[in-house]
Amino acid sequence: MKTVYFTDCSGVEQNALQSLLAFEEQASIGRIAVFPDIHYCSERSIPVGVAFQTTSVFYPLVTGKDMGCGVAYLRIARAEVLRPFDKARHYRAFEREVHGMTDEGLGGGNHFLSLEASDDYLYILVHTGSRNLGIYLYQQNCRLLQAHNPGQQWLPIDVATPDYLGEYTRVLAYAASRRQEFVTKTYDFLVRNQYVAPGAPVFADSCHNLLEFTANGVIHRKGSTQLVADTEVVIPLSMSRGSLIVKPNRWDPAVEQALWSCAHGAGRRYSRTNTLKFWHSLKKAEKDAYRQRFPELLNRQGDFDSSILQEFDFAYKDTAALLASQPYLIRCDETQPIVTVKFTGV
Ligand SMILES: Nc1nc2c(ncn2[C@@H]2O[C@H](COP(=O)(O)O)[C@@H](O)[C@H]2O)c(=O)[nH]1
Ligand SMILES: [Mn+2]
Repeated sequence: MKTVYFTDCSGVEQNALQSLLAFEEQASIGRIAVFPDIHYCSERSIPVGVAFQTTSVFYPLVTGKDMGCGVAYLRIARAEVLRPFDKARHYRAFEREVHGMTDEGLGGGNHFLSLEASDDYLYILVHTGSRNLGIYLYQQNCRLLQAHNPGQQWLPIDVATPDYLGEYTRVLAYAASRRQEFVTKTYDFLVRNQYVAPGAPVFADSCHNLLEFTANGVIHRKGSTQLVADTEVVIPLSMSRGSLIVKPNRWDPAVEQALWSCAHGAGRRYSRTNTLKFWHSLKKAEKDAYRQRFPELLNRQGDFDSSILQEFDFAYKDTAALLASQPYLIRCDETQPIVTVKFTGV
């Protein structure tokens, strides 16, 4: 069986299955792994929430422009936390600080930086990618396709020369270094404002948009998180639901079938437009519950901007089955959101 589903196949949208089918028919594509956050992307492109393997060719454009996108955490022991984050007093200063932390910002859409907490830890989480460097490499890839295989989406593997692989690695490293910069500067903010005592926080990073060039071929991950033995990764769920922290069970044979990958999030349930329609269909009391929970995100009119509405939990799929459908994952921790910064879209 070429495609392995780590999700209930009957729940996958028809248009996502349709685009998947077109890729399944390509002889150059080997194993395909489908994760619970699978959702339609565009007609000519493989859905988000998928990993696949090739040997003699590679698909340089499948991950879109944000190659290297991923999620990092900085984990702080509860004992080092001095007091709860004071949203009423510090949200604006925190938001301003996050916006100025790096040259290129978090990026739009559902990129975010958040403080989230579990029973034992406070986490600084960041979801961001390679920004302009990713766009530059995407354009280079378009030129390579034009030169070597016009009208097609794949390139022969020998186009991935050492120079090409060097450039690719540079883009991934840039995205990872940006995540590290965000969490380190956020930690400095928390120490400076006496939220946490200086200590020894633990850093972990993961990537969910990348081509991994290996001796046995290329693993393409489009919105599916790369797993590394004994290393924790974040599966962010939503701004109102928090995140799961998991790691692979390296002894479970399913981890190979999953191409050492897993879901990179809950996955969108509604398009951005349909999310707004859903919001407008809610009762006043239901809307007020969100207003009370996220007062810092209200605009001057006392409402949420549409970009914020598109990020509430109803926009995303249910996550109850996430671990059951990916049994090779070990649940390490689960967090609740404290505060989230989004939309720096520089
Ligand atoms: N903890 C949070 N999780 C979030 C937030 N916004 C989105 N999400 C989840 O992240 C994935 C990432 O998706 P990508 O396709 O843009 O890479 C998404 O599926 C959601 O489940 C948030 O603010 N906090
Ligand atoms: Mn991403």
